[in-house]
Amino acid sequence: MEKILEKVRAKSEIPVYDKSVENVLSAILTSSDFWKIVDLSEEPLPLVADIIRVLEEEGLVKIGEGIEFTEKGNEFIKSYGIGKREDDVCECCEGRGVSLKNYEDLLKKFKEIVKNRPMPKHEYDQGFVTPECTVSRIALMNSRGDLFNKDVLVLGDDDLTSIALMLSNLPRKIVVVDIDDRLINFIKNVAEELNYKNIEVITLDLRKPLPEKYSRAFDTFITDPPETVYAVKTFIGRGISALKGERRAGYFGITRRESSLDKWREIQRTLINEFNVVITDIIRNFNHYVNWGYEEETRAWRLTPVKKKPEDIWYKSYMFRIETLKDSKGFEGDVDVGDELYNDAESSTT
Ligand SMILES: NCCCCN(CCCN)CCCN
Repeated sequence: MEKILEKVRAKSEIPVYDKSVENVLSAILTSSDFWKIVDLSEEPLPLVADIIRVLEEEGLVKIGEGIEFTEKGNEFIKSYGIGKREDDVCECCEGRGVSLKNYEDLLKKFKEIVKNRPMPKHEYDQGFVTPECTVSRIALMNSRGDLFNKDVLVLGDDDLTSIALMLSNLPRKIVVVDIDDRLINFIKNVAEELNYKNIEVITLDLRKPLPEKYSRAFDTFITDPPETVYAVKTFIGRGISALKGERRAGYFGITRRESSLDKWREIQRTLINEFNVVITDIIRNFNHYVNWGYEEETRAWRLTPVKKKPEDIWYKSYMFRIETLKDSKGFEGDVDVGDELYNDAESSTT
């Protein structure tokens, strides 16, 4: 194992541990599909690709239609006592822990309205979640008392969460900001069709501070940012600076696909030490992303050992919920970065 770790460290700047290799080996025992292996391993995609390359160099796996163990590989697995990865997720709630029983009608309407939604744009790292997931977000936020008669801010909305919020009729007011005019226009049109009045939809680049009128103006925000340190500041920091005061809530997705646990620790340090908030929930694989179509243009495509597009949903993120307390504060500065907002050593789908 030590030799494998050394060879991986020579290739990758992402921290690699025994457990990283063990996660990948267990995933290969379960599936030969690269995307599924990334999903099950819960290691950053670029690291999984590097580990598989080293396993191939060591003669432990062969790469053809898929990724399979060689005889030598099977011996290695047995000698290290590695078991297959079994991920038994609840069929009813897909692991989210919320029931959609009282949201069936909302879900049906949502699916109908978003039929001709704008398709994901590579330029903005877009990739939307399934309708079941978007509506589950409403059920989750409502269960915490964060929606009824509340002022809700949606920071970036390719998931069209704002449309599900309108259909729920729960918020007092909704403000949606996005950089992509296609989404802004789509959401505006739906608000007109629904004759929904209490919504403001504006085009904004979150690298700039929010307009003054949105400072300390909301009870709840939701966002699903890229996962560079800059993006955490601009999306989540801005969201927190927009909250009215103490005991307000924020929701956002953080992946294992593009963030190592070392980066998770950095993100959590920023939340606790810099923003001074408390993390109340982290729900594993709450967000499931529909394959976004521009795979071949991404670093992930260059890295995958098997040039085959993903069939099933493999990209998921954990849902974080935070609350503000005394002395919580957000981020209101300028972020003058270019594509570092979207790209770092661990990102691969931007
Ligand atoms: N590049 C394709 C996947 C993007 C996912 N990211 C944006 C999702 C917007 N709905 C970030 C996902 C988790 N933060």
